Amino acid sequence: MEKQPSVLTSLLLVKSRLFEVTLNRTLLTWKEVQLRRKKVSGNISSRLRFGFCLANALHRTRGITAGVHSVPVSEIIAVRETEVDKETKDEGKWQKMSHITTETNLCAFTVSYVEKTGQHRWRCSNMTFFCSDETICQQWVRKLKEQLSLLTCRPKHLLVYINPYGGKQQGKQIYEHKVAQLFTLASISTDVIVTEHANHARDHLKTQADLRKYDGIICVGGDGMFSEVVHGLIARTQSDSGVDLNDSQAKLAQCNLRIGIIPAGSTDCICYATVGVNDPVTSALHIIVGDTQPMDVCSVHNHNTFLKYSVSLLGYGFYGDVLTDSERNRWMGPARYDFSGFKTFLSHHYYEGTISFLPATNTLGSPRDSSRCRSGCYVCQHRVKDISPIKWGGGDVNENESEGEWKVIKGKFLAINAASMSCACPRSPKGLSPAAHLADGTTDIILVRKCSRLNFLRHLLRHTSKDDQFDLTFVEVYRVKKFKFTPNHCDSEFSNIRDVRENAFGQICRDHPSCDCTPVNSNWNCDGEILEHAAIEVGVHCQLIKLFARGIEENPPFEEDVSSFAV
Ligand SMILES: CCCCCCCCCCCCC/C=C/[C@@H](O)[C@H](COP(=O)(O)O)NC(=O)CCCCC
Ligand SMILES: Nc1ncnc2c1ncn2[C@@H]1O[C@H](COP(=O)(O)OP(=O)(O)O)[C@@H](O)[C@H]1O
Ligand SMILES: [Ca+2]
Repeated sequence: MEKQPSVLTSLLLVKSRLFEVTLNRTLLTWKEVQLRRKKVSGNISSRLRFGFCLANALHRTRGITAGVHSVPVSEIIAVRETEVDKETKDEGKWQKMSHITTETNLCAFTVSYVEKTGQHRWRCSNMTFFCSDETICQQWVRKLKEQLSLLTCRPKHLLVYINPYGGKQQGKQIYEHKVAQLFTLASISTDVIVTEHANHARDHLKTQADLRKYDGIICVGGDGMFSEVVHGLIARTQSDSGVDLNDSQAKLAQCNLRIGIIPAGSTDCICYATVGVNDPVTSALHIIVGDTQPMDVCSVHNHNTFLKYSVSLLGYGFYGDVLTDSERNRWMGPARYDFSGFKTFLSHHYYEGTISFLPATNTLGSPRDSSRCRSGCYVCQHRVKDISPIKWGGGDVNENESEGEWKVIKGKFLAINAASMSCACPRSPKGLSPAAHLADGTTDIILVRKCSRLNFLRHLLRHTSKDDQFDLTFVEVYRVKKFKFTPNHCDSEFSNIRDVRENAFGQICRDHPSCDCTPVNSNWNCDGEILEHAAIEVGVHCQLIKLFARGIEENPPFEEDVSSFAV
């Protein structure tokens, strides 16, 4: 077989202009060639002939180059030969092309590639290159396809779960109209399951799906749908590795299949915090190019019973109450959170309990850093290599040689939040803990102690501005590896919430069913799911799962002045 050169260069036409097009191992570049000699006019045929006659002369710099475009090979989606007739019919100015084509054997190929349109949004663009003859055209298509086939990180076969009821109930339409054709263009085959009930995706993954067939799992929906897929995949991986989920000290086996999120939910915080935007086309393109972003997962146990995993927010008090209330108003769609957020703010409930935690000592970052977790994050790459088996402190300060010292805080709290990532979302573009990291093996505990409504409002409002939400006397933040929460009133006293009534704000009053007084315990909001216990033990499992994402690139639009740890 004829050996192809490692760098391919040709003079090709794009629209009616002449370009020097080069493909090396990493880049496809096209530079417009502006000839100093007389203006090249006439129809396309004569321009091309003229261009090719000048090919040698160009190498002797008789031409100058302007308008350089380049695309990394890793961001090329597809390449295909293009029918010149069809292409040119679309271009009004080249109406007579079919005649010329027969004369000159003009043919063309089209490259589809990622175009970054700002604010982290990606689009699929097409560029058609016209060649003077078929051999050159075929050589280009062959070479480009060969380069793409070397990109082994790209998925070829995907399992897709669509939640038709997430967010504004547009999951199916979003997938069919915005994503499916991109997967087809990139030669990705799919098995699509539209879920029929809650936990359909989780249970299918856990027990039925033949995971050997797939290079990744895609969920179309919100954070709750992502959580289902995470639970299914982790459970399956642990059962394949013989790990007991109820053992809170067990080291979990890493999940190798990547998960992609096509955002179609209400908060879309995981997509937003890993890609920088909740846009279905952008996410589809990250999946196609085969990006990888590792992510921490918190395991949540009640004594030695497994409850849930969390990748974004574990929130007790304010965020727990918002979620509990919002579940009754699902019909409102994403607006339910604004409505319940307002009600919960007015109710101003505080909760008593004890939080014990193991501070993260061996990590490079801190929750008060001005730097952010970005693509290629230095902190995540230099994480503590391995999480030691989880050993729970006995309640009071527990000294453990290998782990360090547990810290214990008892008090009255409006909110106790554990953010394993920034939790940036459209409601709060910097998130609950702006300096949290996606894959550093830690979670940030944010304690908001009992304070006035006005002060709490100041704290909440700072999530939407550049002001520091932690710089308030009643707010504390700690970066931890493990934590444990014990409410002042034990769970079992209040475990059957069906026995209780609601007050005027729809809040559950558990100890005095007919009054408006403060409920003694809140619920944990675990990535949008309500936990059935208030007493929990949490451990962070560093980089347990992987996403089709690359972290947020460059400075985000809301914090242009912030320096980054990215290298
Ligand atoms: C007065 C202005 C107040 C602004 C405060 C804004 C702070 C918002 C931070 C939101 C963090 C969200 C973390 C993610 C939580 C999701 O897992 C969860 C479920 O999402 P989904 O499956 O898409 O429904 N979403 C929530 O719990 C919503 C919290 C909204 C609180 C207002
Ligand atoms: N077919 C279905 N019918 C009802 N609920 C479903 C279905 N598929 C998934 N779910 C559940 O819907 C919940 C919310 O889904 P999600 O996609 O996160 O939307 P949202 O962001 O609006 O909450 C998830 O907890 C998931 O378990
Ligand atoms: Ca983390």
